[in-house]
Amino acid sequence: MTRMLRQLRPYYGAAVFILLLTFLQTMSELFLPTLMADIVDTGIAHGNIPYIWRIGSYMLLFAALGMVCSITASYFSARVALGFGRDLRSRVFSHVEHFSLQEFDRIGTASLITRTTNDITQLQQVLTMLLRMMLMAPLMMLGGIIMAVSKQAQLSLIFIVVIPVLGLTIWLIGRRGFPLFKAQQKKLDRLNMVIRENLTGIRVIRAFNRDRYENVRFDGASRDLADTAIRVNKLMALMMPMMMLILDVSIICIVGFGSFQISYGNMQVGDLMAFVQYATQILFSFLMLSMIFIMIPRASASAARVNEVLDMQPDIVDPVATQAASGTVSAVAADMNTRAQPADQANNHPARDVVLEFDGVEFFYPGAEQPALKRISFQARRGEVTAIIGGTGSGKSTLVNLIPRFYDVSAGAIRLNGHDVRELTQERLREGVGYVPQKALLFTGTVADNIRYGKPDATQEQLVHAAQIAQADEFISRMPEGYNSEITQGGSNVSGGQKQRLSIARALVRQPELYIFDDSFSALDFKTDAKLRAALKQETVNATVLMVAQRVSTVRDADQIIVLDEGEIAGIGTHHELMQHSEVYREIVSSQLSEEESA
Ligand SMILES: Nc1ncnc2c1ncn2[C@@H]1O[C@H](COP(=O)(O)OP(=O)(O)OP(=O)(O)O)[C@@H](O)[C@H]1O
Repeated sequence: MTRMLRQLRPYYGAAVFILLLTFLQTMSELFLPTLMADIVDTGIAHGNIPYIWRIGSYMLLFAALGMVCSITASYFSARVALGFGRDLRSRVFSHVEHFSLQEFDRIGTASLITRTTNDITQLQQVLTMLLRMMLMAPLMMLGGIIMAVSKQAQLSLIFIVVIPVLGLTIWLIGRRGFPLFKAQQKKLDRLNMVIRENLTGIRVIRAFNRDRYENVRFDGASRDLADTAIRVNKLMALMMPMMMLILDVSIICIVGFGSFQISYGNMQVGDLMAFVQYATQILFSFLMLSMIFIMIPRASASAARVNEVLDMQPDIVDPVATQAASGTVSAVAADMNTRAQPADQANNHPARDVVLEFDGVEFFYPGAEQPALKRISFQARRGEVTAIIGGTGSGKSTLVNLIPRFYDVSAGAIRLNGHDVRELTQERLREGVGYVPQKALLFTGTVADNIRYGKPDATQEQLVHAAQIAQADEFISRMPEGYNSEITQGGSNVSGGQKQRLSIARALVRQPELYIFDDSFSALDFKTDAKLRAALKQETVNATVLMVAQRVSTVRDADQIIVLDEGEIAGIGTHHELMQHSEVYREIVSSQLSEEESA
């Protein structure tokens, strides 16, 4: 919580101003009962009408001052709290943007959303309260006690009994409430997760007739949250009547003992009235203080959740020193040439640039006992297509995800133009890569916006060119507004194959030097797949292409094919080489092609 308050630095000036206004408001409120006592004891008791008018107008003046201060302070505290919330939210968001996929796996997307929205809103609300009450409560309490003692010291002894009773009640309520606040936030996380899964998986839910099951699941999560929230609110609702009861009993005692004091001539009626008001102010300020002590643990629970996100250091970071290879794929290409020569010769390949090199790569997912990849070594050259084929779960996507550093290797190294990818800054590394994910993902916006995502300054010609190669231009032109047609959330108004082609166009428009297609042709029919690969060949003569595929027809023309089996390379070579030497490849081929085709 203290760390959170440090975020308030830009608002220190406004906070001091709020505290000043609160001070003035408190002072004017503390002064009012004394003025009222004067009116009663001096003005009314002696029938001094001008005195009543004079003191009455002072009262009006102080009341007006208090009100203006209160309104202004509320306005500024709302501004400060909202500004604080906005700053914190953008800090969390930009921090999360640097997370690698491992951190997302660890916290979970639903929880990240609750922490960025609801938890920060909680902190915002508490801050508004704190700014208003932090000074007012102790000041009002102290001032109220001083004024009450000055009116009648003996009668003030009543507070020695009342305040501990009040304190104990609030402590008991707070002690029960705190674990509930924490649980409430967790249950909100869960509800968010269920909603997310339901909304994104609506088609599967419908297809499998699981609506009722999902309704029950949602209802369970919602009820669970509601039950906890009701328990929290019941506790909080108990607080007010308890406070009022204690306050009323105290007033009865004050009036009772006070009337004795009046009858003995130790006190005047006006003073007793003022005393009652001071007692109310003292007890209410105590209530305010206790609210602060209850709200702070609640906010602390939220602050801890937000801090957990902010403290989480991404596993994948940029190199610290400027030793970081400064170039993109192309900029470091010259350097690579000399390094690559021996390897080229060793492999008897024509001396083409080795752009990408896997060198004894091993990779474990966090917490996994078995490596998802082991002993992976190969080279991919400029102007060549390297295809990766293998059964499901053989590690194809894992392999390509290591190149843009979505995850870092556990052992070995991946080199891009001779530089270990961990030596490049992530931005530079990814600048030179055109990545097409396995699951095509589009954003809300127009078709053009989506393609331009790959290169924000792309011209219309470049967009159309990319779309033509991706075999997307034809269907885009048939859309009512062509390139300006809107794509709905998640790309639900285009087909799976169209989505894939648009995400291919998005990668093509960047004209990167290394293309990664992660099973990106799977939703295309054979004809479109073939047309796309033919067009791609022309486009990528100077680029390096890494293509994950399930279909042999997609990979058979590749310059080299890597066969993956249970995370290991089971064969590497051209289609013909593999047909002769790789049993695993032959099995894949025979399961897909007729003998004639496979020859
Ligand atoms: N985020 C993850 N956390 C833990 N294990 C994972 C994760 N992603 C994949 N795996 C595991 O790693 C192995 C390789 O998965 P990967 O997705 O790379 O396979 P693939 O060859 O691309 O499969 P497919 O063709 O079905 O897409 C699998 O056993 C999978 O269970």
